[in-house]
Amino acid sequence: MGSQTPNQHPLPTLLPDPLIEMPEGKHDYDLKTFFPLFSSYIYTLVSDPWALRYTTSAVLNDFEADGVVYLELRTTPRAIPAAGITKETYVRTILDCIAEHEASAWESKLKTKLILSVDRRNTLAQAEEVLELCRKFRGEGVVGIDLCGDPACVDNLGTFTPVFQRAKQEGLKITLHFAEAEVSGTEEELELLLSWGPERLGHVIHLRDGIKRKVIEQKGMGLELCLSCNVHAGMVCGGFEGHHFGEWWKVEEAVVVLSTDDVGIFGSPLSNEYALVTQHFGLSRQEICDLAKRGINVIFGGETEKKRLRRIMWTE
Ligand SMILES: CNc1ncnc2c1ncn2[C@@H]1O[C@H](COP(=O)(O)O)[C@@H](O)[C@H]1O
Repeated sequence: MGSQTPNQHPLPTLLPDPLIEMPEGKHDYDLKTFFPLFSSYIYTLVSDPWALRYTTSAVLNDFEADGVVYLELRTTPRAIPAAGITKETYVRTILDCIAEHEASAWESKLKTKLILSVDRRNTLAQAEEVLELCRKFRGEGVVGIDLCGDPACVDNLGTFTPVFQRAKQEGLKITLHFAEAEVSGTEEELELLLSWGPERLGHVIHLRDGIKRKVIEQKGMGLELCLSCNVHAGMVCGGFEGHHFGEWWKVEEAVVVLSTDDVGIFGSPLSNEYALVTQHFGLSRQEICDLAKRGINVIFGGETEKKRLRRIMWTE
């Protein structure tokens, strides 16, 4: 496999067929089965340049086909030594796919930016590597840094403070997976994460009133809400109607951005997330348009991109 070029088809694999391992319609992963699915299966499946290019292009094509005009993809830089992939070539490969997509699809309106993630299991040195990669590829489409990973890993977070502080000082945008599980929703952890100065927060499920107030006080904080993921994975109670989208979407001080989390696993493209809020929270057409347009305020892609989106999305 190490001698493969990016365009060569990979060698046959002994892994079970994805349609058997992750059959269509199976979305009932919970936080215990979800994370091992990546480390034990998906990472083994996407383990060479060909697979990385194939999956990235498929993601871009799927979002484009869904009508998305601006996308921020998030990934954790991953070295795959057996395939000759370093963390740097991993990021470069994804950026190349994005550039090729934008250049080749003549009708394409989709612009894509990249956010690089620190995983909660990372060491300080690994987190610093992520920051270094953000710096290196900043002019080529990397716009921000994220914290992701199993919310049950709660011990290590303070270690990352200097990394996120430096990212902030250098003007990188910050988004954080926030309060995804009861265990990662302690006052102490959430205070720490807010002290890093994120522009956006993902999930925001387990917030007590004090933290909720602090999020509101930030004025203009982006909240990346993911209905299908949270409901299918049992992260919220009460099904779609019980999702905290209902609590947040009218809060003027925050900017709710409907987002997808692992479309391949939870089977819900962005258009379906909009359909779900219409169905379960009764948003009108105007409210849906307003929701989509407000999200422009918190994109990480810069002012020119905001202008382009306002031009595209202000047509009624
Ligand atoms: C419930 N939602 C989520 N919460 C927290 N982390 C998540 C996630 N969904 C995905 N990831 C993080 O992303 C990795 C896979 O993609 P990348 O290798 O980064 O491209 C997962 O292993 C996990 O660390």
